[in-house]
Amino acid sequence: MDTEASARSVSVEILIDFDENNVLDYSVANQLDSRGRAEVREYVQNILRRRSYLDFLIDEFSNVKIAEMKSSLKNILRLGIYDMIFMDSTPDYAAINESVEIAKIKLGSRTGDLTNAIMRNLQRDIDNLPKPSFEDRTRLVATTFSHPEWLVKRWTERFGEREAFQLMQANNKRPAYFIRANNLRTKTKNFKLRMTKHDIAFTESDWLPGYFEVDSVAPFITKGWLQKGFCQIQDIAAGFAPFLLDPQSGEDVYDLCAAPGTKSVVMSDLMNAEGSILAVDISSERLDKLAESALSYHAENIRVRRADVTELELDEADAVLLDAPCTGTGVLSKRADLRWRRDQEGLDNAVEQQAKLLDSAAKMVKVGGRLVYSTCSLEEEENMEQVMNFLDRNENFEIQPVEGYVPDEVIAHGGLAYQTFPHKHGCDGHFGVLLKRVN
Ligand SMILES: C[S@@+](CC[C@H](N)C(=O)[O-])C[C@H]1O[C@@H](n2cnc3c(N)ncnc32)[C@H](O)[C@@H]1O
Repeated sequence: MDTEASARSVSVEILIDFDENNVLDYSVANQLDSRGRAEVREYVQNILRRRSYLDFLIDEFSNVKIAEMKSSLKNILRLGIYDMIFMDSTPDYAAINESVEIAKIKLGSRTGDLTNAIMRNLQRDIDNLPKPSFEDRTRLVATTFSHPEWLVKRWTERFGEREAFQLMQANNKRPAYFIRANNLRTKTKNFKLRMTKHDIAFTESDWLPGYFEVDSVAPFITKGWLQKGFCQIQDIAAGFAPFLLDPQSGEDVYDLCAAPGTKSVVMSDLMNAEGSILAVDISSERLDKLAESALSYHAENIRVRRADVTELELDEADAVLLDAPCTGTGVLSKRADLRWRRDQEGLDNAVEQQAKLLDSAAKMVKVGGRLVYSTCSLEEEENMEQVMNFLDRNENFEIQPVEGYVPDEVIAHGGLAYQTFPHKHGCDGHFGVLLKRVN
């Protein structure tokens, strides 16, 4: 098999592992070169973004129902059909031959023949593919837009069908990518010159200083600019939380739930690496990444500590960021796997955990100090409702206006929060508020 074919078979491995063990582990792709690894990520995310629709097509063109198929065959077919329908650069015969070959190697010649039959059936109707037509409206929408039914129900009730469709369509598109210049290692104006010299197209954002929308992050990786600390990959909406906390040089800052540290690095830059940032996380593996980043970004004022924030006792700090673990429903385009991992119970658990984390974080803020609470969720229970409940329990905190810290376009809840939506703002969905300890 050529590199492309290997990328396909590695993608199938990853998708099978995801189905069977609910983990998305790209490490098997390390055997490929950087182009192959990038292809694997594109394949896996694109297939997860279209999974229900691909399954519907498999059911339409196969005598064996998808529910009865082994996960290996399902994923070989998902990838082959995705290639035929969505990848203009792959001729149908190549998609079929390579899927059949993977099926033969993994599952034997009879399954190879079955794969061939299903894909050829579909090929015959490729210009007139059937559309889902279930009577159950939720199932119909969930299949068409490849989102789980519980989210379809929530979002259509909350936004109405038209807007929910726009949101799901945005989640199914390739997301926008942003790069942030790290002023601890370069200057934004020099970084712009560097990109221009290397023929990298970019659009400078007028929402936050130092952020650039780019077509692809690949050149920044291959040129080694991330390792050298010149820049980081960070969605612009993820930048709002550190800018809202507005840490000053010389302050004591805690970054709770900090790993892998994308926001710690921004805060260090905003502080000119003067003062201190204690970055706390429960995961030592993710903290190792944070420590590595701090080194390469010259973020010399960051210290790390492994701890459960709900059990942590620290002196009171000037400013605390709590970037809480959440359902991630704002980042379903970049993390298509999350839509298949979350459910109502997961949402309820996240809300409970966030409340505990918020109460603990509040104890680490000095009188007059600031606390920013942020998530990458769109769900009100995790966002403003969570904050309102916190304020009921913690009368020594007041919520502050966000105007002046974040662009006007993203201000929500009467000026008391920011909230971005992928279909409205062209970036990930993030939420944040600024809380002040008043006594
Ligand atoms: C949204 S991610 C943080 C992303 C990070 N702030 C950044 O910008 O790179 C949430 C983090 O919370 C951590 N976490 C979850 N429960 C925790 C707890 N009880 N105490 C400390 N960290 C926790 C997870 O390990 C995860 O790294």
